[in-house]
Amino acid sequence: MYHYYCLNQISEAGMEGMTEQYVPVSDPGKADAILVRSAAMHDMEFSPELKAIARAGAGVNNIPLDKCAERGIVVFNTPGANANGVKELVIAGMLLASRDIIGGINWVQENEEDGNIAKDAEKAKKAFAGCELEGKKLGVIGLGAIGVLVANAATHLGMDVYGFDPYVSVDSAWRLSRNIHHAKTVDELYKNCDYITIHVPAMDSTKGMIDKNALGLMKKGVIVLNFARDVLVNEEDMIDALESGQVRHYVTDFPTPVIAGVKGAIVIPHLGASTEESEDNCAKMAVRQIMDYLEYGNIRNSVNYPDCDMGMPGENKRIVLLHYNKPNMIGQFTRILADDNMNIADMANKSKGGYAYTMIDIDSEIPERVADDLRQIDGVLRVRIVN
Ligand SMILES: NC(=O)C1=CN([C@@H]2O[C@H](COP(=O)(O)OP(=O)(O)OC[C@H]3O[C@@H](n4cnc5c(N)ncnc54)[C@H](O)[C@@H]3O)[C@@H](O)[C@H]2O)C=CC1
Ligand SMILES: O=C(O)C(=O)COP(=O)(O)O
Repeated sequence: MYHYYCLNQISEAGMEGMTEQYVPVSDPGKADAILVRSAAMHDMEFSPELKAIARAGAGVNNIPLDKCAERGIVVFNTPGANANGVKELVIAGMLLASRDIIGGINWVQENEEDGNIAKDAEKAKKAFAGCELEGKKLGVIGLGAIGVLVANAATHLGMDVYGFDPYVSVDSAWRLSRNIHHAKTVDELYKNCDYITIHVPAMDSTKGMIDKNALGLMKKGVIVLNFARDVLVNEEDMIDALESGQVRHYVTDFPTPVIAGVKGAIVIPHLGASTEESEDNCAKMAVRQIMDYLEYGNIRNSVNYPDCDMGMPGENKRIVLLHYNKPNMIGQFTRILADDNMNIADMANKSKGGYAYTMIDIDSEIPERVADDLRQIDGVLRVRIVN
């Protein structure tokens, strides 16, 4: 029996994938796994029961990844599962910033009682005229799951697209249309583009990257879109740039008390991933990953531990160890198993930064006392016999 707790509402389509072995609990302190979307977890206490957290979504800046790793809690996310939802809203954001659709719709609402509205609209509409996307230059910062989709879609709208991502993955590079220009520096992108959209994670290295200096390099009247995280943009600098006309519109998916209501800012209440399809995709992936980890110890799409997958253990018994990535760990594990005359049928060891994960299949029962001996090893953070 496994206990889980949902910190945010998670799509039913995902939860349906859980077998009867999974039971919801009302106290997160009793959960083996927590499912979450954007709820902030930094101040949460984690009980020793907690083995995994699944973020049904991409951004994990709401989760204390190192604190979790230290406690042997594996954190998962669902890469790409909501990317199409975000891509479509980014395209909508570019259109909303290019033509005064919002102003026009508001005008119609304000004049709904006007019996002459059809004729008056023809006079009023010049106030809401705009420009087209075709032929304009779009800069995409961050060519991951979302950035690639945005860049490719924009080429189909006739935009001239520049991409910047110094750490682009091989997978993303394969998916990227060959029509996208490779910006070698972010400054090159800032200087050339009419629209700039950011799709990077919120990290120390990216926080505040769109600041006074970056904005100063951009073309006058640029449109900036932020569907990634509020902290990537220095909002005070953005307000100055909107006031001076340096930025024509700032489209953001992240309302804050500072930016909400600012003239020129088009603020959306974090709707990027709020589509039926994205919510279902994320939930299904999160649930699958949690179940595979709890039941078989397999790790796929973790953000604080390495991915490591040995499939099903079959007739064997499996023990998994979360530990520091340092010398002589495997030697110590195998020595303890050998002392107990245990035969290793299969084994995998992977590391990610300072942490590592070892899966060992044994062709006999694994006594709890062996797990206890392994727990005593300096640098071991958690040991689980998974079947
Ligand atoms: N508005 C919404 O509802 C949503 C927002 N997001 C946000 O969007 C972000 C990106 O999502 P995905 O594309 O799915 O993530 P991803 O991990 O697939 O892509 C991120 C890309 O950013 C690149 N990158 C990192 N630092 C960079 C830098 N300094 N300059 C240029 N590129 C850099 C990485 O190499 C990677 O290719 C998430 O971290 C999350 O914060 C994600 C999903 C929904
Ligand atoms: O996946 C992400 O990073 C998102 O920002 C989506 O957040 P949400 O699941 O809609 O709370």
